[in-house]
Amino acid sequence: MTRVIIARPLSREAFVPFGQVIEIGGDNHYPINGGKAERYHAQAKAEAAGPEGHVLISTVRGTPYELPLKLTMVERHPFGSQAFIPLQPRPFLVVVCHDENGRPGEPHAFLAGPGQGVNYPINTWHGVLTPIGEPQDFAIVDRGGQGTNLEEFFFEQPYEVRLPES
Ligand SMILES: NC(=O)N[C@@H](O)C(=O)O
Ligand code: NI
Repeated sequence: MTRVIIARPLSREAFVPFGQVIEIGGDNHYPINGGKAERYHAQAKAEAAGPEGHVLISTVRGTPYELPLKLTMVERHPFGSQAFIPLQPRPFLVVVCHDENGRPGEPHAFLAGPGQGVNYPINTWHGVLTPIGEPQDFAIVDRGGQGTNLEEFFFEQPYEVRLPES
């Protein structure tokens, strides 16, 4: 029997147990450059640990996944955080799990709204980048360095991730 997960709208508050939402929002903002810009400060912290750990900024062009999403695996990065910041104002799927004694718990799915990105703190179980509908570009802020910074977990039974009823 396929286990179904329904994505819920991403919000800063709902995502607190898993990580941070990166968006034009939040209370920590102030004018810069003589008032010509408003800075939304410290949305998330980039973490880079382990041997020769350092922060990287990359870009990625993601291919959309079919919906409902067949979720067979989640991963985590033991040496660093990972942030995905969309370069087009389009929704994408975010899947995260709590850690339960070294294994991921039940997945939680969120639908990121236009302009919302996410940061997964170090060692947070998450689904891989999941654009939907059409190809989407993202900036990635994560960790470079030595050592294996990827741990994958394959579920015995896949989950089916669906969008909320519109
Ligand atoms: N490998 C990579 O850049 N991305 C994955 O870690 C991912 O979470 O999609
Ligand atoms: Ni990842």
